[in-house]
Amino acid sequence: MELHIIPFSNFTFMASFLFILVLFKIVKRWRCNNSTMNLPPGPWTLPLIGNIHQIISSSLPHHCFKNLAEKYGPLMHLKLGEVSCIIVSSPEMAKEIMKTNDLTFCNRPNLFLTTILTYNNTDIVFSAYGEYWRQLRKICVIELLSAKRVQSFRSIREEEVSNLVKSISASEGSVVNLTQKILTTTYGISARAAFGKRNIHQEAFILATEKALSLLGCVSIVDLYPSIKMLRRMSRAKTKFEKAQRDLDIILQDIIDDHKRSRNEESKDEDLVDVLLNYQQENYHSKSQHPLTDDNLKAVIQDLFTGGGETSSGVMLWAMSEMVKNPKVMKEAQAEVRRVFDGKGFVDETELHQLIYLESVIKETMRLHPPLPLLVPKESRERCQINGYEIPAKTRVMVNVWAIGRDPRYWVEAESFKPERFVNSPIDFKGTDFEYIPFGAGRRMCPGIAFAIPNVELPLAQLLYHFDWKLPSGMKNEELDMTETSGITVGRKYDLCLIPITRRT
Ligand code: HEM
Repeated sequence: MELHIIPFSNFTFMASFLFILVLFKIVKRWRCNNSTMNLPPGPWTLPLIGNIHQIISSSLPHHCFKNLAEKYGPLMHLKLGEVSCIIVSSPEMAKEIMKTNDLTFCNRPNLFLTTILTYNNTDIVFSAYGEYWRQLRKICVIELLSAKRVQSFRSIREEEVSNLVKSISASEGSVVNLTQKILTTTYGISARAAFGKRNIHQEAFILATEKALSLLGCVSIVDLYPSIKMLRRMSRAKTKFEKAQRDLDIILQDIIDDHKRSRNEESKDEDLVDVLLNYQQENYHSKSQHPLTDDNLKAVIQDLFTGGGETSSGVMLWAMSEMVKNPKVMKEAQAEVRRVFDGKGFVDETELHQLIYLESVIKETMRLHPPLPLLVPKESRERCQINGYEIPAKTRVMVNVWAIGRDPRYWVEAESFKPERFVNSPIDFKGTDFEYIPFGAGRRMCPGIAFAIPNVELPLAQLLYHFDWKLPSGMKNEELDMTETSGITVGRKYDLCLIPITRRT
């Protein structure tokens, strides 16, 4: 085959021409978007890049947004490339967005890299607001994550957590990597609830998911200049994402095919894939407007799996870290768990509701370390006014729940870990107290709370009941590193390694 090489002078001419064309397009669009609107206040912008330079130099977006909001206010406008963004940093403004104007802000932006990972945004988290999303959300709330369904997974949780305790006991007195152990447990629970019995896919799927999630931390330049379609073709991240997606897809299709083959086996317990397949069939026979394809099911399974694993393990690890740093809290939580379960001699789910102090430890952990510090980005569906300012259609909205949770105007000793503040307090994470919204609020609020809480509570209760905990090699409690990772979910940067001492009664 003959290879055509463009002569250098022609190539330079074409490249320069393209560059000028792109520049012209960006300037035109940028000028249009910044015309005479009364936008919320924000830092000064540079031509073409807007505020990108101000956030690129800072380590973590939620930290940077908090610092900027202290200067520009709780409803702040940023221009990131071509895209208008609003950063919300107070309970009052969060309520405006997620309650008063919820219908305007309940869309998700169409992001380049998530589109690849979520079968063209046909999952629940990233699908556009509309009939298709409503259908998925209904299945989720009524079928997949209902209190009854969550209760049906009780034996899975108890078995997986008991395996965690056994494996920690086996390393008694030596350093244990709690991060690895807790991740295995929470992903184990999610995988068994989603796919049924432990199977050959589980380990491979966990690895492929972790790889895909770590990639999701990147912001693609393509999403900052959506009008320049050429950037999509040139993206290097695209190749990595497509590879990660292909690996996940092979496993997910295998799981679905396995389930289709064994559907008529009588002894089989129903898992979440079975529920989805039943729905797919009923939906097909009723000639629904939105029949669910296998790809749609795979997108939903991915949501349930990642929703259940990464967030819950993050909360558990931050809770253990905070308790190690605050030994008085650890002592009080241990005393409560031991008082409630000593009569029985083991921890199970029946008495978890009596652990009032532990519940407050979990709430306090999510105040200081919400697993999604900026929630999931939203997008306005039409032009609207908030607090006297104009918000253009298709503005990206990020709610800085991390900053709201640490704001001394709403929390006494805001930076200290004090679970007592939640004991006997009416403040809850159900989406009505806007100073505390780790699960979001409004139409797009997390539907997985009932699934998440026992996933966190049971393992923590067991870790506190069976073990005392020490830091390795004479480290002092206050020296424990609390640095965060960057990404859509924010966990501990360094693995939590502790020494367990088995409690002997
Ligand atoms: C501690 C654990 C969890 C936390 C902190 C958490 C937090 C969140 C947050 C902040 C959102 C976005 C809300 C918004 O945009 O306003 C969300 C959405 C979502 N979560 Fe969770 N989540 C957790 C566990 C789970 C679990 C266990 C599942 C399912 C098994 C789940 C499934 C979902 C789904 C499907 C959505 C998308 C909802 C939509 O866009 O309509 N989450 N979650």
